[in-house]
Amino acid sequence: MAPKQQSEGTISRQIGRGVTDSSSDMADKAVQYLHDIASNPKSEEAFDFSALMEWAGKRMRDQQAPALTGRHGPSTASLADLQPVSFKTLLTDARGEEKVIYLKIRSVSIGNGMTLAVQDSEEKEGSVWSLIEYPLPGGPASMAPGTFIAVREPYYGTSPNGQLAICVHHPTDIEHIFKFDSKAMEQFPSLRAIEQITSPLRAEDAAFVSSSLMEALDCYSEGIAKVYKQPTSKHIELAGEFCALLSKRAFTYARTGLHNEAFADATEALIHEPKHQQALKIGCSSALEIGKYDGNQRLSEKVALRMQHIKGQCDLNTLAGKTTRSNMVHDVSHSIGDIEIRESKLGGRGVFAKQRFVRGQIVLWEKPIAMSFDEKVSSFEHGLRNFMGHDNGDYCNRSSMAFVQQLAAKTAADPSLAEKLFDMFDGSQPEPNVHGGSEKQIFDSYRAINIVKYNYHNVNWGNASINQQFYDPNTKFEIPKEFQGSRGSSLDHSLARGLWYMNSMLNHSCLPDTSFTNIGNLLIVKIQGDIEKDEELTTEYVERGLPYEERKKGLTKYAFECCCPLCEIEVSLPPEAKAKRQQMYQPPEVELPTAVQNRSVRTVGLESKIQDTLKTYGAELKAELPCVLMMQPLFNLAHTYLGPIADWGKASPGLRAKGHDYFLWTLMLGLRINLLHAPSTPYCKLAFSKHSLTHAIGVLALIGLAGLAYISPALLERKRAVALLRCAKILYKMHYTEDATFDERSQKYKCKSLSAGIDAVAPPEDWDKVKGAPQTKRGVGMNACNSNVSIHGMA
Ligand SMILES: C[S@@+](CC[C@H](N)C(=O)[O-])C[C@H]1O[C@@H](n2cnc3c(N)ncnc32)[C@H](O)[C@@H]1O
Repeated sequence: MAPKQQSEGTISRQIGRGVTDSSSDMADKAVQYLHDIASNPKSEEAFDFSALMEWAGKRMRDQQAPALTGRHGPSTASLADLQPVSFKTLLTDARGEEKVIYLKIRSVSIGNGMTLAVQDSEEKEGSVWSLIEYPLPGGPASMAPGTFIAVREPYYGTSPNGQLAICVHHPTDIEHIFKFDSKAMEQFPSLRAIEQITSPLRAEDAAFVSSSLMEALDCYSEGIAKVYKQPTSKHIELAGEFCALLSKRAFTYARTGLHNEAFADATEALIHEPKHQQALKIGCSSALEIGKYDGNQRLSEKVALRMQHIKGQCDLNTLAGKTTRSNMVHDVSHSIGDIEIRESKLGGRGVFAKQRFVRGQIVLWEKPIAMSFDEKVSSFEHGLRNFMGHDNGDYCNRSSMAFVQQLAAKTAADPSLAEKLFDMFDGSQPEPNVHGGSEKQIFDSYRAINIVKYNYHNVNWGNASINQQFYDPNTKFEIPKEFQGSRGSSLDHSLARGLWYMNSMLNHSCLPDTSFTNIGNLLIVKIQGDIEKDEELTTEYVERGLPYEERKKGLTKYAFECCCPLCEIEVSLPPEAKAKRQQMYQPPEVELPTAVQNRSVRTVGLESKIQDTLKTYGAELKAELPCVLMMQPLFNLAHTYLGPIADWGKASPGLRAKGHDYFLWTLMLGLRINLLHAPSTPYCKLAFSKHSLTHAIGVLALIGLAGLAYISPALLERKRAVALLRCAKILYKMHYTEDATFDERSQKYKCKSLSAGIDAVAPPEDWDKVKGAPQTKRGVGMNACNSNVSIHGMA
């Protein structure tokens, strides 16, 4: 059995024993009252209920409430180890440690969590409030009237509406009771009766599983007939069982292609239990099959309502109309590169490279554990605030609650997700996985809230619009329509967030060596600077490019102080260097240094063109170091004009002029950056450090110059191309400490092949040959420009 989790905070447990304020008459009266109503419901009339509530409210405010006021962990005990209690006993022992209460559900209401009207084994009425709407797989439908549940180690306290109820904070504290639970049968003899009626049904489930569909149909029909034969007084008790049988038979019919029969069974089940999820699903699918969907208004409305409840607004008719085989989505599986989780010097665990990686390589391609979009879906804010004891941090808001709600539902359905979820950092580092190795995965809502706080990742919609082909069919509804293809959408993207397991292991650095993007619900992590084997991969928890103070502020919620090289240098910078750094953080409103401008032949309109380029490449560029990233868009623009031309020498003057412009701008930006980072400042050293982009610029600039020279009609200029390329190589070697040819390197890095690129085209002897011969057959063309992309992986 898993180690029992320690309860946090003060737990003043008992309504009876816990009343420490003996001077309070009301407390004694209240205890008496609670005992009285437990044994005699009529005594309610004789009691001043409002005075009790007032007293209870005051006690709660004074933090001395007789109910639980602190946090408590989820129960880790198995049902077999717990002692059954009734409401009556529970009233004198509010926590019910090592106890279990067996209950029968009378009705369910959703909103502000889920409230169940219940009856205990002594037929005493009471209620259960659950923070999470979906404590059991199958959602509220699995909580249908007539269902038996057990609440492990129940905590009897004040629910958010102020009433006394069993408060279930952790969804795994509620358990479904099946008819073969002997202890439950002792509590509820009627369970034994159900067991007797439905005993042959286990055979039919086995038959269904083994695909003996006809046999399964017979068994289900036999069970249904038995229920019909029961006296009406038993019907409520059997309702849950009956609906299950009907929907199982409906499913079996659907599997055998008998959609009319499936539809009839599903509809009957829905009459008894309008929210029965399985019946809704089968009813809807069989209705679609037999073309009854539009005709059956009632069913379609129900399905639409249910879908809305689960997923938010959606138009089923349109959806159904649009569905064809050709637009079915394809599943995309995870892909995790050669990386591993290990202890990190930065803090706790981190992700490490098991091999050498280079810029641009994708190391992680991961599906989320859950995503959350909508601020409005949850009516749980109140419940959460109550749950958190009004101590709501910035993460205690509607979307966090919706997130936790989702996590509870998803992990209930898939225990392997629960394992991953609770392996994530929950703020109590270096605490190991508390529930690791437990037979049953426990859902600790308090931990889940913290896990969301420390690990959620905003979705970066900017880079990739959602392509229907790419997202996971199991989670496709997680992406609402508004977010699909959302570039330029007016919606607040920060509402979209997700939890990705492997990604959550990445520690922060202000000089991160990875970057991320999203395609659909996939999170894609790319290498941003060359990484050696055993080096740690880092990401940014706060927007990069922010000044030191702002980064520091942003990191406070993660409860650590960053000591990355950038932070270390920045705290000790002299004022002039700080000013320069400040200048770097400015958005790139291009104001070229005069020296550069004077040398420029064509600077007219440069600013506006660069601004246009910025717009084209999105706001994300602005968050980067200014200008550095402008290199790539400009090179891309140059490619647009020059790329398709096999032989630059033959290019039209107009095209050459365009290419010329873009190369020139690229060079000027490179120069501007060099001017900006005067080599004497410590920051400059940093900028030229391994993970900086700046060092690439020199190489790019030289290649650009070579390209310019090569397309020049002047022979003298063309001759310079070889020398410039050699310089580019030398610079390249200096920065990458490698002597590989561009071609080898590009192949090693799995970049675009450069076989027709620089080395192939421009070994010195070849260049000698082309001297004075602009119409060479082996045009450098696009490859020469493109090489800058491949060589440095600046994808
Ligand atoms: C998303 S988790 C990262 C994985 C975590 N290290 C683990 O063991 O699960 C975030 C937490 O890791 C720690 N952390 C991340 N980056 C750090 C850094 N640069 N320095 C110190 N601690 C860091 C902080 O405790 C932070 O709240």
